[in-house]
Amino acid sequence: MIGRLNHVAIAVPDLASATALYRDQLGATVSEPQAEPDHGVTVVFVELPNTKVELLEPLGEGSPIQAFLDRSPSGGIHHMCFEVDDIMVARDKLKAEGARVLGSGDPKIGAHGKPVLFLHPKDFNGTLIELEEV
Ligand SMILES: CC[C@@H](C(=O)O)C(=O)SCCNC(=O)CCNC(=O)[C@H](O)C(C)(C)COP(=O)(O)OP(=O)(O)OC[C@H]1O[C@@H](n2cnc3c(N)ncnc32)[C@H](O)[C@@H]1OP(=O)(O)O
Ligand SMILES: [Co+2]
Repeated sequence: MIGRLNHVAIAVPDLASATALYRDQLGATVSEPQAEPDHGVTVVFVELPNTKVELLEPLGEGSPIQAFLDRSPSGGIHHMCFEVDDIMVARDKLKAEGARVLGSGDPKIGAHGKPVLFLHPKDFNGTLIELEEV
């Protein structure tokens, strides 16, 4: 069911300095910051030949990444995003098998303008999983 690794996300306390690390020290191509108020984050994408790294900074009150950063103030790997062909088919299969789909259970539009949803980390070996329809 899952296809390509779309991105690995890293929660960071300071998006500007994290972006500078990837751009200036690691020599990567980075995007401009993109505010995603519906998701409570601002994102920068680091473009790699085979996938992307998504740098995440909290945006607004009640950001879903705030508790994670409170536990790990210097940041850390937050989620992996896998591509799927049909997110509703994927969601319904996972729910039928007992996986917890986070939020309302309905996909939201993600940073690439495509539907995304999240699966509880406790159901996937302690790893938060994002699915993105491509
Ligand atoms: C920009 C849009 C989009 C894209 O297009 O790419 C994005 O990527 S948006 C990214 C941000 N959005 C989300 O993460 C949405 C889904 N996440 C959530 O709903 C919450 O973050 C969460 C997964 C429910 C956790 O919320 P939190 O407030 O941290 O809950 P708890 O404190 O109760 O934690 C419960 C339990 O789970 C462990 N945990 C929490 N986050 C993670 C994580 N990222 N990876 C692994 N484990 C995680 C946490 O440690 C707790 O464990 P215990 O202490 O053992 O109970
Ligand atoms: Co993501």
